[in-house]
Amino acid sequence: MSVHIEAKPGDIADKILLPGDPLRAKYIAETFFEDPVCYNQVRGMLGYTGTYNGKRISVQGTGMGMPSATIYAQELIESYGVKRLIRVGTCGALSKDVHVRDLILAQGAVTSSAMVQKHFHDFHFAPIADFHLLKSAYEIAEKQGFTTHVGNILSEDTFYKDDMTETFQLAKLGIKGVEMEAAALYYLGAKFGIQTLAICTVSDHMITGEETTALERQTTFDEMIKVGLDTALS
Ligand SMILES: O=P(O)(O)O[C@H]1O[C@H](CO)[C@@H](O)[C@H]1O
Ligand SMILES: O=c1cc[nH]c(=O)[nH]1
Repeated sequence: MSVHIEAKPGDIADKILLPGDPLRAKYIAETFFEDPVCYNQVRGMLGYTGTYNGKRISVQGTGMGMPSATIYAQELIESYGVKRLIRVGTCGALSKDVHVRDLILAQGAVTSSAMVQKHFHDFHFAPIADFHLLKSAYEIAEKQGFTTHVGNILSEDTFYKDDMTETFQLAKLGIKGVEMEAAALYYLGAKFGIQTLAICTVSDHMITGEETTALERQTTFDEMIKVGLDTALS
């Protein structure tokens, strides 16, 4: 038992998927796992363990934003020995080449967040994905024929921004999408020497205004989930 997770030692697999939305965690467990068991209901942040293709795996909701996500990720690593954490999230597209429902594998995550930058006076840490997970995810997605982009994303602390000028400046540097957790997850990966990757489905488009509904974000992003599960167990 940790501060925010009521599971007993051994209840959580060493490979885990991390959606922000706890109801996406429930959907993943109930749709894809054999024999799912719910190990966490504290704060409604649902977590489940089951098997997928005969192998043990867990899924844990993390909430929105880096402060919430890192609480769950750090407790999973330190209290439950999780070694491989794969975010399965949503993001807004920042490029015309990226479309709603495409997948983005976040090779790196730019951020101005204090969750990463507060640790340094003189440096700007570059949060990056685990190369082996990134390579596996790309190969799995390509084999399935899923439309997949690989590159930098932006991890923001603010969902509703007053001024998008700098966000679109970053888009000109090839940033493909914006979300709110990957950079801090990658920082924890580096800090604890464990494997982290963020896979995002584009849920809305910041240039065209196209968007998906909350129910679609909760229950229909199966391509990302399949890539996440196969990568976790690769
Ligand atoms: O759909 P999830 O995984 O929550 O991810 C994205 O959606 C939330 C904002 O709506 C933020 O958490 C952002 O990163
Ligand atoms: O953080 C996020 C997630 C999805 N879409 C956005 O525009 N921002």
